[in-house]
Amino acid sequence: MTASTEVKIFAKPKKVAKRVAKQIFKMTQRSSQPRFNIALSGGSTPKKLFKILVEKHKDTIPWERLHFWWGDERCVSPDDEESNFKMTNDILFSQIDIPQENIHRIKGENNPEEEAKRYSEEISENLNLRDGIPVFDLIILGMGDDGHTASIFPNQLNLLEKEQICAVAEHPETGQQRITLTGKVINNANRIFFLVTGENKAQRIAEIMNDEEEAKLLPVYYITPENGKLIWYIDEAASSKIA
Ligand SMILES: O=C(O)[C@H](O)[C@@H](O)[C@H](O)[C@H](O)COP(=O)(O)O
Repeated sequence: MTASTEVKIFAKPKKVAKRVAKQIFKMTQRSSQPRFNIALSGGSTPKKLFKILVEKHKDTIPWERLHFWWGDERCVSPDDEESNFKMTNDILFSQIDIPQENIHRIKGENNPEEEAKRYSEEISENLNLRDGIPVFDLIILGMGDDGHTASIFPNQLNLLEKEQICAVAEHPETGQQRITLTGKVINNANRIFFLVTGENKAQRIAEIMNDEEEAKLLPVYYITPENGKLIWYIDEAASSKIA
């Protein structure tokens, strides 16, 4: 655990979502820059966060200054139930007043290799660079119960070090193709928030927080921002096995 890492534990997933939503609100208030670039995770955990952002911050966050990106996307069409964009659009974007040009969708319907290249170019053209690598103001990540994050899976640790900004990944069980940010870009962010809740994540969280040998097999173990800050937002169920 590096010095720039914090762990915050909350009783329930809704408390995690409320705190993260409040942090996003505060970050947008403190930031004087015209654009705030935030990359989202998919899956189910962020749903509570997106609902709270609508309930509590619909009229307080300056949505026109936020630009939304994704840490990963499934290679499916935007109206597919598997689409991270569709989930976010249904819960968040459809409920707030945000310019469409602020939503930078990974086009999962495109050829994966071509889309990884296109999205990499879109990111490079729109974000500041640090040592030639794009800088996200905030990246929100989840963790699978196998310790994957974004779409960097335990059998594809090479995606942590790839020179590209985005790469094509493959779900190890379903074979579903995905587009994912690489570890180099993720670790270049100013802020990384891990949102991890539920008993099914407790074993991996314990391995990471107890700095056990097994953690070194997990992609999340290698999410260590060089210049930024990493905060783990976890609930009691997910933290139940920490020593
Ligand atoms: O596209 C995805 O599925 C995500 O980006 C992925 O990395 C997710 O964050 C984890 O699998 C946790 O998913 P849950 O929040 O559903 O547990």
